[in-house]
Amino acid sequence: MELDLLVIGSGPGGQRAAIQAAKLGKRVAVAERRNRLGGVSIHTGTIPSKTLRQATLEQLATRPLDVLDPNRVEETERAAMEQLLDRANAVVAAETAITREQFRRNHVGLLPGDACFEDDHTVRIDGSDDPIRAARIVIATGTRPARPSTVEFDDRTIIDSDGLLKLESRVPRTMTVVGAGVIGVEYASMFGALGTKVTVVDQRDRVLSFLDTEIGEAFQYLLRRRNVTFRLREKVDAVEALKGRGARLKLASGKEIVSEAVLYATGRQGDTDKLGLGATGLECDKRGRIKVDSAYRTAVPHIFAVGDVAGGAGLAATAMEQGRIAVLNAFDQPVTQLPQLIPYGVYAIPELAMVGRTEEQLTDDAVPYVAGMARFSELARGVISGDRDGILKLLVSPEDRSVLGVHVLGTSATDLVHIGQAVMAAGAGGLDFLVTAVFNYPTFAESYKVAALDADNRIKAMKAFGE
Ligand SMILES: Cc1cc2nc3c(=O)[nH]c(=O)nc-3n(C[C@H](O)[C@H](O)[C@H](O)COP(=O)(O)OP(=O)(O)OC[C@H]3O[C@@H](n4cnc5c(N)ncnc54)[C@H](O)[C@@H]3O)c2cc1C
Ligand SMILES: NC(=O)c1ccc[n+]([C@@H]2O[C@H](COP(=O)([O-])OP(=O)(O)OC[C@H]3O[C@@H](n4cnc5c(N)ncnc54)[C@H](O)[C@@H]3O)[C@@H](O)[C@H]2O)c1
Repeated sequence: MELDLLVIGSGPGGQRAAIQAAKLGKRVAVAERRNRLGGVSIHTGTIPSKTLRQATLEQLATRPLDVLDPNRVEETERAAMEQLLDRANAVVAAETAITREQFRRNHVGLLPGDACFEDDHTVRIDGSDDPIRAARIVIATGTRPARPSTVEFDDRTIIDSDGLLKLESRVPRTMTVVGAGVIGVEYASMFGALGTKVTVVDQRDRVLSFLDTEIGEAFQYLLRRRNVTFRLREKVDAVEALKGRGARLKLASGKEIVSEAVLYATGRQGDTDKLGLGATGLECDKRGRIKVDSAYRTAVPHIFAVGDVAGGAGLAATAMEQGRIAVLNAFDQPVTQLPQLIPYGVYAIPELAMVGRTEEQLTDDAVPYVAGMARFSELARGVISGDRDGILKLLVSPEDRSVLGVHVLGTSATDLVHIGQAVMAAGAGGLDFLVTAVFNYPTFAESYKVAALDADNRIKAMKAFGE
């Protein structure tokens, strides 16, 4: 088979790459492992984890009172876990079907099976005798959980984020999460909310160190209130499954933690080891990542790499845009670069989101700023919805009144952040837009107006003081 473009991997990066090529009228196909159409994102990552979160929130809202009956706890917890996973499976199936249909109507061919390079233009698909020759190739093979060689994963007691989706037993009563990155924290907060006593272990001294410190501290406090304990600056020495149920974690500090389940979330490894990269002359680093330039071109000019396998933000949203940009570059089309302003969302309970710089980064960069705060406890929408813990913080330049950073903790944070992103993109005077705009009432979006007025008042007070 001869193609203009072969894409390897059908996650967000591969999907957008293939569809962009189809829109340019190119002959394009996507190679994907069997039963994995849609990638990590649909099968084990973004989509199932966000569905589990949504199902958890709904379970909490409707939890029957008999969960308090000690004789029925086990039964209720088993049913709860089943419901969570059933919901995730249903959404995974629906999203897979949507992806298949998008490929079909855009005439993107599907090549089921593992792809392996034979040379820099030829790829063999496992189970097929027909080698695929392509003028250009996009590698979008993503990542898999990094599994320390000393840990024996069993998909039952000692699991990673893939194994979590196969749990058949009930909601565990105790869980240790190793790794306080985004995956660890999202799942820790979810199980904590369900009533599991969760211990989070991380070698770093901060949880999600990219967060603004004030927001990060408020977040950690809220998690502690919901059954989560943090053991930071702690390294795991060993983990062993116990006879019967549970596992024991030994920390370098000498402490031991025993729990029913251990979730490892200590980062991810580029999925490149079986790709036969050697046949192309390309290499990957020790984390399996492929080096690319700003056009997502590898050292072999007609081979591109996008998404998690090319390193970078590790987000579905950036993978999609990289896929589109890479293909525009591959076919010499006009193209812009990935924007500087990327929003981050953490779908924990409670939700977190940010765009732009933190107070600490602005201080390090010697950029003067003023902070304006809105507390959801004083917003009508917060009181109506029962979210009195939420915060929206704006960091504003007192000089040109541009918004430099937006940090949100609480309901709808991952949606709300985009208002800030748009205002930041507008540049100087963004604060004035927020001060003078009229927002729907009652909404969480009104928090922008409240925080902007707060920042404006502080700037005025500062100036009045100096007069
Ligand atoms: C638990 C979890 C939660 C997440 N939550 C979020 C979130 O809320 N928001 C967000 O933006 N991001 C989230 N992410 C990250 C997001 O899923 C990834 O950034 C995104 O999936 C990367 O897309 P990708 O295109 O690089 O490829 P992937 O989605 O990783 O897919 C790559 C595909 O390539 C296939 N493949 C690999 N090798 C071969 C081969 N040799 N032949 C054929 N096919 C091959 C794989 O089977 C896989 O299907 C989460 C990740 C995890 C693990
Ligand atoms: N909402 C989202 O956008 C979202 C959600 C989930 C995942 N993701 C992406 O998925 C990727 C992987 O996430 P992750 O959380 O697995 O990785 P990560 O690299 O972000 O975090 C891993 C954490 O594990 C800790 N760690 C590593 N080894 C340890 C050890 N032996 N003992 C104790 N602590 C240890 C590290 O210090 C780090 O804090 C990231 O790129 C992330 O952006 C995004």
